[in-house]
Amino acid sequence: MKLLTAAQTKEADTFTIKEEGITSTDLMERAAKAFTGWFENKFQLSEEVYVFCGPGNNGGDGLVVARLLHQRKYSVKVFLVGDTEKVSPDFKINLERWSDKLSTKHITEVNQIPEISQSIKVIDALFGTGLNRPVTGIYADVVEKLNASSACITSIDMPSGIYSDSQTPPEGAIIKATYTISFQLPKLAFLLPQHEAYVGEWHVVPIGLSDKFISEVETDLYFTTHQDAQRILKPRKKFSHKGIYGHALLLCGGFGKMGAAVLAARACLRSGVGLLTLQVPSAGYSILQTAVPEAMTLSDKNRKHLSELPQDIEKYNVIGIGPGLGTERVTKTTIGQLLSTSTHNLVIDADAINIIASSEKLKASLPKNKVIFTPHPKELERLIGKSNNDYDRLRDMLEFCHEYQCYIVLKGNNSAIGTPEGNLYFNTTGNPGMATGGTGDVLTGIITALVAQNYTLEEACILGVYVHGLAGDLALKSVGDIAMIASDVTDHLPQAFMHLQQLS
Ligand SMILES: NC(=O)C1=CN([C@@H]2O[C@H](COP(=O)(O)OP(=O)(O)OC[C@H]3O[C@@H](n4cnc5c(N)ncnc54)[C@H](O)[C@@H]3O)[C@@H](O)[C@H]2O)[C@@H](O)CC1
Ligand SMILES: Nc1ncnc2c1ncn2[C@@H]1O[C@H](COP(=O)(O)OP(=O)(O)O)[C@@H](O)[C@H]1O
Ligand SMILES: [K+]
Repeated sequence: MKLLTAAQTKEADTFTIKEEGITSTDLMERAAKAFTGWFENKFQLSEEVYVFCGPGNNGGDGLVVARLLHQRKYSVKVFLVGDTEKVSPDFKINLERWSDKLSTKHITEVNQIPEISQSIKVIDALFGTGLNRPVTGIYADVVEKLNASSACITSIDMPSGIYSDSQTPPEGAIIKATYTISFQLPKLAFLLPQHEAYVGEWHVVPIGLSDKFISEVETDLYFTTHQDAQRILKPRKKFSHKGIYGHALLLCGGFGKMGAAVLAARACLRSGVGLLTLQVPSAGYSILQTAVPEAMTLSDKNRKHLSELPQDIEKYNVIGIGPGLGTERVTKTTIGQLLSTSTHNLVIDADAINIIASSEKLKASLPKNKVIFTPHPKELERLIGKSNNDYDRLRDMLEFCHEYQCYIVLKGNNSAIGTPEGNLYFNTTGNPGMATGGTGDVLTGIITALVAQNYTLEEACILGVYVHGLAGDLALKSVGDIAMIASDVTDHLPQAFMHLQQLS
């Protein structure tokens, strides 16, 4: 599914209005109804509601929401913040519709800001996607007072003060919302770790923006829905055999870290690979043979570290490399050999990323359109350097993808996938229970298995990250977030794939 910028959202509004022959106030009414539907489900009629409105259409939404909640018998107070002479036309219309119902209070000075007790349910309708400069002055005073209260704040469309698709300047005040209810589609800003404290728990409510516009508009930003993942997943053929589903090679594990190889191998097998071979340092040979009987195991001549490539390497159709490897010189040399000689698709994780990051020569020998990197933020920083903020980091990541014609899966909540063409796909599954050692190794195994099965590198990243998070979400239901370990994620892969196949 596409993510739209603020400008595209505006175009979508205009297109929808024209296509349906409605007015912009009709669309505002629809948006406010969608918000109110969510609000009514969440908060009881007995709640006291304060709505803070800014001068634009976000404030207009706030006025309509106030009217609808008042009609439903909530106790509602409306506060108009700032200069109400310069308001948007739809705001004006709705102010007239509201004013005969109940009086509104104006806030132009700090002493007019009301006391906000903990029990008040605040609706933040100060600014939405039209914010074009940092929030200062009386608006900032209101934002600060709301943030300092312990009231529950629900933001309409956006937490006021945050830019929807670029870095907010540091001098601007930003609402710290408990909930953010966005219209039609999530905003890029919601998916970035730096905004967690502002966006809170976000939900999207449909407002019937034109499907035609959304399907035709050009974008390089996407988020993965369940249907997107289902569309990618391929059925297994009746007369198929293991040779059809690929032969993967995993180069993982080191002395004291053979578990990483076990985790990657088990996840790879649980993700549909036809055949799996691992090569591990000789100290790990019997561990792998015992822990993962379904996989074939080769023993490296070195007892502790990866030091050589398998002799008949051509027979594999993908190589997953990195988890548990360590960064010994001998391993670095072996990775150098792999990069300069291999014609394989490569899934590169963990220490293999760290090794490549440390050498411009290795970076220069990366084969084009063959590599998926799966770094966590620290590994990404080693690979591409430090970035000032989440927006710059995504830009820098895409520049790297373009320069080296590779894919990068930046792991975290809403893992972000960058492609050589400059597209970004955000994941929508996963939970903080997965913030535990070894879950990344599981992801390496999954993506390696998908590449083995002839999914394109882009498909393998999108589906792999989605199903990994989905397995984590299913694990959450049985073990919770505190006790979750990486094996729980693998143990729920069967259910996750079946869920995508609509078999469970
Ligand atoms: N028909 C439509 O266009 C629809 C718009 N919708 C709502 O409209 C919002 C966007 O509305 P607008 O484009 O009017 O924008 P906003 O309501 O976000 O704010 C823009 C207004 O605030 C002023 N402004 C911007 N930054 C400021 C700052 N830092 N300090 C003081 N004033 C500032 C601008 O000059 C402008 O008057 C969406 O977020 C959504 O809530 C929804 O009603 C759906 C339909
Ligand atoms: N808070 C979170 N929400 C969702 N997913 C998470 C969260 N924390 C971690 N994960 C997922 O767990 C995995 C952790 O990978 P990584 O940091 O490489 O761990 P390790 O190296 O220990 O295996 C990633 O796929 C990441 O997306
Ligand atoms: K808002």
